[in-house]
Amino acid sequence: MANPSNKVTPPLKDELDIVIPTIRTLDFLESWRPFFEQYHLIIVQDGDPSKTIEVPEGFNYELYNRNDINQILGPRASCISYKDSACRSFAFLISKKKYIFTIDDDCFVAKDPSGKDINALQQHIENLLTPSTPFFFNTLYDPYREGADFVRGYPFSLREGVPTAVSHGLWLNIPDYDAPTQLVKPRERNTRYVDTVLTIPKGTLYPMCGMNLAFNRELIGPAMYFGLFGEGQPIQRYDDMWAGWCSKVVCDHLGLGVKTGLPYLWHSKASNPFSNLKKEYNGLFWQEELIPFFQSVVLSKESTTPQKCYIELSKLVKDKLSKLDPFFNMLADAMVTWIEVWEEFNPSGENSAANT
Ligand SMILES: O=c1ccn([C@@H]2O[C@H](COP(=O)(O)OP(=O)(O)O[C@H]3O[C@@H](CO)[C@H](O)[C@H]3O)[C@@H](O)[C@H]2O)c(=O)[nH]1
Ligand SMILES: [Mn+2]
Repeated sequence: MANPSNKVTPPLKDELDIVIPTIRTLDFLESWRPFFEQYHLIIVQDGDPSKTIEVPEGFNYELYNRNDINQILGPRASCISYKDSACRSFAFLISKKKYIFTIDDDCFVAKDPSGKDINALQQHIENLLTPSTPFFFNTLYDPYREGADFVRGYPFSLREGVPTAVSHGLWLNIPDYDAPTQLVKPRERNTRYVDTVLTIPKGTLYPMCGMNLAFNRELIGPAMYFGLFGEGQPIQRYDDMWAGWCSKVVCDHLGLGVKTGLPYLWHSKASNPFSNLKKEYNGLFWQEELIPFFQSVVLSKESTTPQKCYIELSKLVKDKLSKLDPFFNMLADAMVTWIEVWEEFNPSGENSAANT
């Protein structure tokens, strides 16, 4: 649809916020200008709030630093991580849009095998606006894609699919490896472009990376809290993993879909594997306990909204994981605080799940 400036109005222009956590610079936005310029950005400036972050000309944005977060949330700002990419949760909270696309500041436009620039945002939107198939695997992959369909033997009763809550994109160049893998394979680069989008089956968890991620706030926003993994915590670089495990359990319970695959972007910077090892260290052990915990979670039928699911999940975290480390007791409390502030900023018209 053309508008007076003859620019084509991009899909979901007024229904989607682009969320960027940054402790560096926003120069990467130049690479995305053709694809992002007509959307609204919410920039969360982490680290020293007295530092000035330059936003390239021509972008429509809100920018929040730690002073803003503290001033807006008051004592409940304690649930927003400091000195960790999890600070992006604040933007998920205060956005007024139905959809979020979040991207890291070291991610650039990648090229597909034909050499064409990949509009990652457009692909995420397509992923979110087409159904998912978590209950029965389609062997020809995404059946809603041009030139594909459900294969013989696929039950017609399941072909309508379910609403898609999360779209998880991938990365060329620097893959999202943990520190041990980075240390063993420092020069490994991902050059493989796999042209597919898959629904992650119900009952299956996955390692959600926050650097190229989109989701429907109305369907799953309350469960996309990146937790408390920043400075002063015994574990870091598990913020997105935690949100991925929590949100997938909630999606499975509510009959919502999660997709992974296209779009790719170009991840330019490998973070320091030695500092990553220090950050991840406890996570490398704890995840062997956390995964069985999330695999065992059964939410009650009374949990009919993502808020209620998340509160129920926080109680299970407190009951079952506090013995692993007191950190999980504090995280469970932060999950409740998160829902309280979520309800305050996004009144659902229902009794707040935190008070039931
Ligand atoms: O203290 C901090 C550190 C970073 N950020 C911003 O968060 C993203 C990711 O930072 P970075 O690119 O250094 O991290 P990676 O090791 O490449 O990726 C990890 O970050 C998460 C994905 O987002 C996940 O834990 C890993 O994939 C950048 O925008 C930094 O500027 C921050 O705000 N505060
Ligand atoms: Mn990075």
